[in-house]
Amino acid sequence: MSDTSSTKDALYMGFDLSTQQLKGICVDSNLKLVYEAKVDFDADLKKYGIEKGVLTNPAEGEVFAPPAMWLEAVNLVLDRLQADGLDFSKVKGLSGAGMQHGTVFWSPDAENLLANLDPSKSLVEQLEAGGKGERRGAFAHPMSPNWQDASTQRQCDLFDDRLGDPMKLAEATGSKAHHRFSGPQILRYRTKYPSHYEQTARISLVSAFLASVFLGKIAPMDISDVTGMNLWDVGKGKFNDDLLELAAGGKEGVAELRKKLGHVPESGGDSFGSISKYFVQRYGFPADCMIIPFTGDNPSTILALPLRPSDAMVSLGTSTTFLMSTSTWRPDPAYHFMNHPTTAGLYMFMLCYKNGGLAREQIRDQVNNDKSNDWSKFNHTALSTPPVSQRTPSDPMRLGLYFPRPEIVPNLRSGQWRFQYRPTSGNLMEQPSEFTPDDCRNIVESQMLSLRLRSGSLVKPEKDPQTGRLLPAQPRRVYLVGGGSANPAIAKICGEVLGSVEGVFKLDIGGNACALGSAYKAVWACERKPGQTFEDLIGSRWDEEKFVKKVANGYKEGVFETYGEAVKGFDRMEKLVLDREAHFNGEGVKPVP
Ligand SMILES: Nc1ncnc2c1ncn2[C@@H]1O[C@H](COP(=O)(O)OP(=O)(O)O)[C@@H](O)[C@H]1O
Ligand SMILES: O=C(CO)[C@@H](O)[C@H](O)COP(=O)(O)O
Repeated sequence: MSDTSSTKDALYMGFDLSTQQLKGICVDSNLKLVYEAKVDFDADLKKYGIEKGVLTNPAEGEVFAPPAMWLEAVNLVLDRLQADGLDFSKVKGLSGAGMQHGTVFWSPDAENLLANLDPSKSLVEQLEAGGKGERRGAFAHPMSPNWQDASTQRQCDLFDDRLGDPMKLAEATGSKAHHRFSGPQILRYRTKYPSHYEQTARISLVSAFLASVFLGKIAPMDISDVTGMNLWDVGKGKFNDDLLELAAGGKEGVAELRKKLGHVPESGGDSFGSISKYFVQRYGFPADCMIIPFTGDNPSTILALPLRPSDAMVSLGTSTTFLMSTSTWRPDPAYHFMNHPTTAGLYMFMLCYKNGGLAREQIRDQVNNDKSNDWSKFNHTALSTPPVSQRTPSDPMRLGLYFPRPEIVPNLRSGQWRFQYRPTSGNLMEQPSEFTPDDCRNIVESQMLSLRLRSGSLVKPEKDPQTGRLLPAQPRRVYLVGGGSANPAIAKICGEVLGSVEGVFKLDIGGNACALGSAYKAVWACERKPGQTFEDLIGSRWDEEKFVKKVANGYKEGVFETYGEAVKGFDRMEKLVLDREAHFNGEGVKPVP
C-alpha cells in the first residue's frame, strides 16, 4: 500500500480469461483505460480444435478446454500489448479473473517448472508435456472441465444428499449442487481418471491457474471464487469436511485433497508477492510488480464500478449472468450466493445461464439465413415485434425456452419449447417448436423474464426519480456488460422487462468490464490507505460522466406490468416442461434411475 502521490505514473493491469477469449487491459491510477488487447481462441488458436473456446464430448455431456491454449494466449496478449506500446516497466500491480468453476489439475512438476521458466521460450513450450514422454509437463490432466460441462448429475445428487438436501447444501456453500462446480467435478475426475488424480499435486480454479502463471508458483484460490465449488463453508470460512470426504472418496483421502486445494487467504486484497522473473526478463515488468489475488469473472465484473445494493448488473457474455451486491445472506437452491471479492460481510448474488450469447446467435443466424454474424436484422425484427408478440390486446402472449446447450436454471436438457399464454384465463398451450422471426424478440424476453422471475426477492419498491412516486419492486439501475452489451435492441428489451427506475446503463468499456474490475482491484490493493475499502477508493476516483452512459430507458408503466403477467406464464411454462422432462442427466441422456 502506498500514497497516491507517489504513484502518479503507475499503471495497473487486469486480465479476463473467459470462455472465448483472454483479454488484457491496463489502467492508470485514476482508473482511466490506457491499453487493451485480446486473444480470441477460435480466431487465434483454432489449432487446439476448439469451437467457441471449448471441446465437447456430447455422449457424456462433457465440455472442457486445454490449459495449454490459455498459456499460449498469455504470451500472445502480452505481445499484442507490447506492440501497442505498453511500457510494462510502469506496471505496479496486476490482477485478473478466470471463468468460474473451471478446474485445472497440476502435476508434481508444476511448482518447479513455474519457478524456472526460460524467458527466451514461450510458456506453452515449457509447461505443456512434450516430446515422446521427454517432458512430463505441469499438468496431471491435459484438460480443464469447463463451466458448461453437464456430465456430473450423479455426483451432484450425492452432493445434494450429503448435507441432507439442496437447501442445506446451499445454506452451507451458497449453492445447491451444480454440474460445473469443482466439488462434483473433482469427484468425477477421481473416479474416471484415478491415476491422474493420484498424480495431481494441486488443484486450481481457472483464476488461480492464471495467477500462478504470473506468480511463478501455485497461487492460492480466491475467497470469492472458492464459493463456486460446493466445497467451501461460507459461514465457517473453511472447507467443509463432509463434502471433502465425499469428493475424496472417504475420510482417509481428506488430508490429501485438502493439500491439493491449498490454503485460501481471507482477504482478496493482500498481495501474493511479486511477479515471476519470466515476465520481468521477457517483457520488462518491474521485479516488484505485485500479484493481487485473481478472482472469478463474475466477482471481478462487479468490481468494474461502485455498485450499490439496489443496482443490478447483467453480463451478456457466452453465459448470461445477473449480479447484485448485498449484505444479506439469503441462500436458496434457485440461485448462487458467493463471498464478495473485496469486502468481508458483503455477498454477491448470482444467476447464471449457459444459454446466453450462443443461444441468441443461433436465432440471429436463423433470421439472417446465413453466418454473417450481423445483428442488424435481429435487432430490427426484435424492435418491430410488440412485447410478447401481442399485436392486439386479445392476442395470446408468445413465450419460449431456447436452450442449444443443457441449461443450469432450470436444470433442463438442450431443446426449444414454445407456448401461447393467455393471462386472463391462465390458459397455457404448447405450440409447434419452429422458428419464426418473432423469436428475435421472444428469446431476449425469455432470458430477461427468467432473470425477473428469480431475482424478485432481491429488489424492492423504488421511488420515481422525477415524481417521487413509489414504483413497483425493481432495480434502481441495470448495468449491462459483456459482448452483448453493445446491442441497443437487447438493452431496450432488458429495460422493458426488468424495469429499473433510472434506466439501463453501459460501462464505457462494457465489453471489458471483467478485466476492468480486476485492474481496479489491483489499483485498490496497491494504493489503498490502511483500512480503506474498495468501494471507498474506487468511489472517490470514479468519473460517472466519462465511465458510464445510459443506453435505454427502464421502467415503462403498462409494459412493465404486462411483463409481470408474462412472468407468471413463464414460471408455469418452465414447471410444465420440467415436470415432463424430469431430471436431466447430460446431453441427450435420460434420467438416472
Ligand atoms: N452486437 C452484439 N449483439 C449481441 N451480442 C453480441 C454483440 N457483440 C458481441 N456479442 C456477443 O458477445 C459474446 C461474447 O461476449 P464476451 O463477454 O466477450 O464473452 P466471454 O467473456 O464469454 O468470452 C458473443 O458470444 C456474442 O454473442
Ligand atoms: O459459470 C459461470 C458463472 O457461474 C459463467 O458465468 C462462467 O463464469 C463463464 O463466463 P463467461 O465466459 O460467459 O464470461
